[in-house]
Amino acid sequence: MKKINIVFGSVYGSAQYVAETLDTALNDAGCQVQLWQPEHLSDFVPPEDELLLVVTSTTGDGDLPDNIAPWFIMMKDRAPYLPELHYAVIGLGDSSYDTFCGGGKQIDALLSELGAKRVGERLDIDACETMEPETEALQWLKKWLPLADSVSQQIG
Ligand SMILES: Cc1cc2nc3c(=O)[nH]c(=O)nc-3n(C[C@H](O)[C@H](O)[C@H](O)COP(=O)(O)O)c2cc1C
Repeated sequence: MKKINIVFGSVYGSAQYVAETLDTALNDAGCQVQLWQPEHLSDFVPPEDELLLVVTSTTGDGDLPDNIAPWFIMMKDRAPYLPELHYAVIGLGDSSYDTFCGGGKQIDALLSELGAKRVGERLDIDACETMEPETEALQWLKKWLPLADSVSQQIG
């Protein structure tokens, strides 16, 4: 399995907790994982021979949290085309907003514009439906890991 870089954006800590929970679960599964703190992301262009997992909540009106927004802008302005990059996105939001999980959707759209390939479906976690987003994320991870494993073998 290729190394997995986890990037998160969070206002109140839920998305951060989901990212930390996935980091632990992936480590326990024997994967090589790096959980990036938002303050270390300024020059981070995800390597194409590694996997990228982004976990982000949504704030304002469909906006990205302040701690991940600079990375999004850097990627939009400066990242090269990344056709070999494989990624996944978990969005946290609240379906009472019209802009449900807008932050995760923005990341997904940007990575797709950069030519990167999503592995599996995006997970949109609704705070109206669950108080334990990490439980949904762990269920999603069970389905995602075999997909990520098979992609890892293809990217050599
Ligand atoms: C001020 C504010 C604005 C929000 N705006 C949105 C939004 O536009 N779309 C959405 O899906 N959720 C929105 N949410 C819900 C949060 O994304 C959700 O509660 C999430 O679980 C928070 O995760 P965090 O603790 O990692 O920030 C908003 C929450 C707050 C407090």
